[in-house]
Amino acid sequence: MDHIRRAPKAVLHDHLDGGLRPATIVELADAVGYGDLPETDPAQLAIWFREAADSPALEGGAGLERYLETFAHTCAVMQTRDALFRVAAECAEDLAADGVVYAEVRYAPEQHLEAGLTLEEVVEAVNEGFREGERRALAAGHRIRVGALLTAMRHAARSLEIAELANRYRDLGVVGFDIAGAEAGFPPTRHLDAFEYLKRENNHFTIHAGEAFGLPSIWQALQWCGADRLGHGVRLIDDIQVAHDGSVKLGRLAAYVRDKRVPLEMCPTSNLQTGAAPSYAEHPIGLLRRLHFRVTVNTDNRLMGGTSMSQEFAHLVNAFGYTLDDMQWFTVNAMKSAFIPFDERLAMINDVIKPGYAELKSEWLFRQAAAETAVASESTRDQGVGQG
Ligand SMILES: O=c1[nH]cnc2c1ncn2[C@@H]1O[C@H](CO)[C@@H](O)[C@H]1O
Ligand SMILES: [Zn+2]
Repeated sequence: MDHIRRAPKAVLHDHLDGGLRPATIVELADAVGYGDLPETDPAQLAIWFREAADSPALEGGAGLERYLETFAHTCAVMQTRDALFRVAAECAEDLAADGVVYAEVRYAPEQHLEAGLTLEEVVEAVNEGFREGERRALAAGHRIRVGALLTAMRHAARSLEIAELANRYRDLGVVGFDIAGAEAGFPPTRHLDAFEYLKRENNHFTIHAGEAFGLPSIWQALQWCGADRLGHGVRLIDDIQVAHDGSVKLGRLAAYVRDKRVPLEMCPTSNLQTGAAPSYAEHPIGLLRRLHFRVTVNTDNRLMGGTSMSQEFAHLVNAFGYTLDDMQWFTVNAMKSAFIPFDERLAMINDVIKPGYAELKSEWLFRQAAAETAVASESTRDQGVGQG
């Protein structure tokens, strides 16, 4: 686990309001007089979130809806400038301590207006919090770069406004746009005006699609809305047939996604919790990685999943026997798919990610060589050779 934590990682899909420290929730609730927390002991609260978000057996997208109910409590304590600043700073610190070097963290500004903040004030508080978190991480010996993605909620009607907000704060800490929330009944085409606006502005966006709902949602996200990346996209396997002899046939949509190198933001633990995948070993990521889709590994919601990037990778290492080379592949995929400029992505890959993995692999090599020498000299001793 230690080498997984030390390996440089990049996360493209992590929700700010799904990653608070439990102790911070308790303190913020106290400070703002929010009395509806289900637990007031941080350790108990952490367990509550994990269990409440765990509804894999519910059918027809209901697992996702139950999962999303837990966000009422985190959003409730994220309504002031200070709270947003603190949560964002701690988010950057926690990701950095876990070995994340690049993160795109998303949240829905429209969910943080209850105490009178404006959309702009929300965005500025979070951006300043990320900058503070980057500084604190650096002081603790970790380097991380964090960009914000502004999310619009699929069931609401503010997506164009939020897209305009993302455009206004472009190059000022916001790197793109997203839509999230319950999938069934809220197709991405409801927000076509927002996506068309962003395209006219040459801006970037990703869409939560193919999580609780099937191929039509992925198809719309790509072919009607023009998404640059897909949030989850696990249902894409419905368009892939694996025969008994192991041969694979891709449908038109799956082939398009692979041919066009559309990045898939996969979040294994979250998918188990909402019922989008049955187990780590059966998670579509195994097949999609084998077929060379542009797959990335992500946390989605660290609080609800009780997870981290290292934890997600540890699950995949257990399930699929992935090595440091696989981890590097996923990480380079993520960095290639990031919404920051090309030259900056390339620099992260060449100057941070590849050297980081090279260092870990060389450590492993020397340890391996030392272990082999030790075994060889032991057996030499046992045979009485070299003692005369
Ligand atoms: O996996 C997910 N699928 C769809 N929506 C989600 C997921 N995780 C979080 N959110 C939604 O995104 C909002 C902004 O961060 C959260 O408040 C939650 O409602
Ligand atoms: Zn998500």
